[in-house]
Amino acid sequence: MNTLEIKNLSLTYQNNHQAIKDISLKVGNGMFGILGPNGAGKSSLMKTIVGLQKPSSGSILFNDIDIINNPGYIKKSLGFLPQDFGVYPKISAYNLLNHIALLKGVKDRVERKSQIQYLLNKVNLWDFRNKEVHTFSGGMKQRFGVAQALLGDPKIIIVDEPTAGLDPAERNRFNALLNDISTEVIVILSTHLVEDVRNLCSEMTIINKGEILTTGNPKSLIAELENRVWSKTISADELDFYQTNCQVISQQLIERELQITVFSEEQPNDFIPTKPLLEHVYFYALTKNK
Ligand SMILES: Nc1ncnc2c1ncn2[C@@H]1O[C@H](COP(=O)(O)OP(=O)(O)OP(=O)(O)O)[C@@H](O)[C@H]1O
Repeated sequence: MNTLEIKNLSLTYQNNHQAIKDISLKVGNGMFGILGPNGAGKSSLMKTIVGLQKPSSGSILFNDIDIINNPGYIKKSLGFLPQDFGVYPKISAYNLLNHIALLKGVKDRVERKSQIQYLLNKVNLWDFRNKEVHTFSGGMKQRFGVAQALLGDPKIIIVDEPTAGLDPAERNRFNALLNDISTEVIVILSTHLVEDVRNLCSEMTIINKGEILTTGNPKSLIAELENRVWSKTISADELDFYQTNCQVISQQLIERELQITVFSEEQPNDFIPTKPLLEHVYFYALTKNK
């Protein structure tokens, strides 16, 4: 079992913006979701874990080793799938993986060849091994990203907004692949897509403005809202009234009608009980933190 323990982590950028505020988390093998809106501090947290930037205070232990003072320790065990790779060099997928494997310290030629072959098959890109990555579709590029992240047999894999820009079929395939690899390693998934966390993660945290709002197992977090969310179809001009007088946690157009969902300990007049969803947990946490 691998463990990642983040203790009282804070990060203030040079312009005095505090992007991470006293975050503490304990993560084991499996898929851990970090959910938060744009600007919440997810990328700042990821970059600090992978050692691209140093925190202002706090500690991070990976398998009980302090990785802020020993960044080399996690780098050897790390696979990182960033939001965007930028520009790909004009070489084939196979040769690019070979190059990355060398950078990751897979020195033995036979070992490198066998890992690349295995991973290209695993991500369904073996038939495209001689094509240049910049010619790939969005989904193929993401799967290539997974293959490069898995080179060198990492114990912790960090993926930042991995399904952005994928069509639904590609997103499903990609999620199935993440699920498949997460049994024996830590996978940290940063996203603003509630559905991906619901479908994939056994543990999760919600962050906003650099702070943790809530942490737990998605099912238990949903269960905490049982009998506390209610919904009603309203007209658009009633929205202000409800926003002033109720704790509105979501509003949605359903078949062109506006439906609001509110949080309340008691059933409000004319509202119907609603089965809580992770989306409600997310928006409820965010409204409490406004
Ligand atoms: N290098 C930096 N210097 C100053 N401020 C920064 C820097 N990087 C990020 N920030 C600020 O820190 C806050 C958190 O940004 P971060 O990129 O970590 O959020 P995020 O949750 O990953 O958002 P997104 O989903 O949009 O990438 C934002 O207000 C951002 O403007």
